[in-house]
Order: sequence, then structure tokens, then C-alpha cells
Amino acid sequence: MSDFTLADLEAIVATRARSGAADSWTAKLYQAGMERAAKKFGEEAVETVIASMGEDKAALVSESADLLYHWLVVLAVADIPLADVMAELERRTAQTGIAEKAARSGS
Ligand SMILES: N=c1c2ncn([C@@H]3O[C@H](COP(=O)(O)OP(=O)(O)OP(=O)(O)O)[C@@H](O)[C@H]3O)c2ncn1[C@@H]1O[C@H](COP(=O)(O)O)[C@@H](O)[C@H]1O
Repeated sequence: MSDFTLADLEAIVATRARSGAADSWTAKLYQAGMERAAKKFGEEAVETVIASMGEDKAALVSESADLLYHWLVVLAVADIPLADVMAELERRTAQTGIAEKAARSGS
């Protein structure tokens, strides 16, 4: 099991986005702006949908990784921290009380 987190990747994306490095895909996409980043994200979403309907689990893992990376680039272009999305997910979890119920039942 990997210790690598989306927050780790968010930090890499932020560093590379601002690097302006000629060899950086992240910098290229970030500089191109939201239309390009969102289009790429949409392409990866479609590729993930296609992979999800097939039998190839490795392909779905690979497309999922592409999707999450490009989603983080979209968030970076929009200047939205990943923490904001996590806070929204946490708020919804708190609303349903599922986490507390799971903790109480030990599952
Ligand atoms: N996780 C990724 C990642 N996933 C996908 N990609 C790039 O996304 C690009 C587009 O992927 P596609 O599969 O659509 O490739 P393509 O069809 O040839 O691309 P286009 O024709 O659409 O331009 C490719 O250049 C991939 O290398 C990524 N580029 C970077 N990262 C992460 O970002 C870090 C910094 O990367 P750079 O910014 O390139 O230094 C890396 O160390 C990784 O951690």
C-alpha cells in the first residue's frame, strides 16, 4: 500500500505549475489556462468511463490516475485548495453521521 496522497500530488502540481519549466506538462497546462485544463480533464474522464466498462483493471487504475492528476491541475488553475474539497466531503459525511455510526459499530 502506497503512502502517497492526493495532498502530496497537489504540492507537486503547485510547484511544477509555477516553475514555468519547459519540460513540465503541469506548467504547460497551467499556463494554458482553464479551458485547456478542463478540456484535458474531460478527456481523461471519458477515458476513465471507457476503462470502467472494460475488464482491464490496470487500464482503469491508469486512467483513474490520469483523471485525478488532471483534476488537481483544474483545482490549481481555479486556485481552489484540495482541502476545500475534503472539507466539503467531510461536511457531507458529518451530515449523514455515517462515520460516527461506523466508529460505534467498529466497522
Ligand atoms: N501524474 C502526472 C501525470 N499523469 C499524466 N500526465 C501527463 O499528461 C499528459 C497527457 O496525457 P495523455 O495520456 O492524454 O497523453 P497525450 O494524449 O500524449 O497528450 P495530448 O496529446 O493530449 O497532449 C502526458 O504528457 C502525461 O505525461 C502527468 N504529468 C504529470 N504528473 C505528475 O506531475 C509531476 C510533475 O510533472 P511535470 O509537470 O511534467 O514535470 C510528475 O512527477 C507526476 O507526479
